[in-house]
Amino acid sequence: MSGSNARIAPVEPGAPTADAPELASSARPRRPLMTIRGLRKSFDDAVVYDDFGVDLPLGQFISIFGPNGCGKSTLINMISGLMPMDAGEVLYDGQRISETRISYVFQNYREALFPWARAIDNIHYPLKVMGVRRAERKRRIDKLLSDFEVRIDLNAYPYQLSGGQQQTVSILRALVTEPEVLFLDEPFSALDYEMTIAMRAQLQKIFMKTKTTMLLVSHDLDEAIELADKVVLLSRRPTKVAEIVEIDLPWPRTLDVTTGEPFMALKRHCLDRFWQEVKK
Ligand SMILES: Nc1ncnc2c1ncn2[C@@H]1O[C@H](COP(=O)(O)OP(=O)(O)OP(=O)(O)O)[C@@H](O)[C@H]1O
Repeated sequence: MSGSNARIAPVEPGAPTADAPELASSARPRRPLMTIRGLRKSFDDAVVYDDFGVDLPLGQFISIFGPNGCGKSTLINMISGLMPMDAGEVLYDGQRISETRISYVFQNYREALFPWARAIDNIHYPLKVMGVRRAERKRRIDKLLSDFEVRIDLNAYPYQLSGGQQQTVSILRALVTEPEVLFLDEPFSALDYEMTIAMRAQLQKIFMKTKTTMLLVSHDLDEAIELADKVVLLSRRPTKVAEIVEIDLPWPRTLDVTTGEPFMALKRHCLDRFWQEVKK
């Protein structure tokens, strides 16, 4: 690997990542981890995961990238609790998913938003379900909107907004509960290029401000690298972690960063590894 900014940590299934060995011996504060152990999942005869395991640090932006159909969406659906696993355990800093505040942003924002509710009411919805009073809801939402300088007519209905605006509303709705972990399954893949670039910048801003743990599934390697502290490269099925690639690039990921030599070296490395997996 030629990129000076890349630290590559191969990971055996179930083994600790590069972050974990430091924990036992180091005097530095313990870094909380998301721990996945013994995960199994099959659909009919197709074994997608068989004793899959990995530790990932919380508070980081993690991208998941791998061959088509290797189980990227299945993975985040299982670890977010949307889909049952056949076996295995997922802990967030020792807590089960039911004890962890999570949110999910879906690829298909058109189906994710309530079409009969104005954008602002879509954002209020999760807080309403949580029983938060109106004044407190308004306070939290006003803060969210000012933090992220949202310039959308929130009195509009979803169909009156552009795709990017609708996905922004979905992300705001996901953030309003102040999740500890935010799952994003190809959130920008239905948007045009210009909107995608703008939304990546917005998501970066949100991450830098909140440091919410983000787990992003992306088909776009540039996007996976641009947004991440770590890219988890998955193998073909039965799926294992092929490698965890440290994206040790400065934030924010400006045009200079995303067109610079260290970025290109990381991309070359990830692509090499990806093709090795695809050809297996
Ligand atoms: N509900 C389901 N029922 C049956 N098979 C499923 C189901 N969900 C996923 N699969 C299968 O499991 C495998 C992994 O699917 P998944 O969508 O997680 O992969 P992916 O890596 O996200 O795919 P892609 O790269 O195409 O987005 C695929 O072969 C898929 O057909």
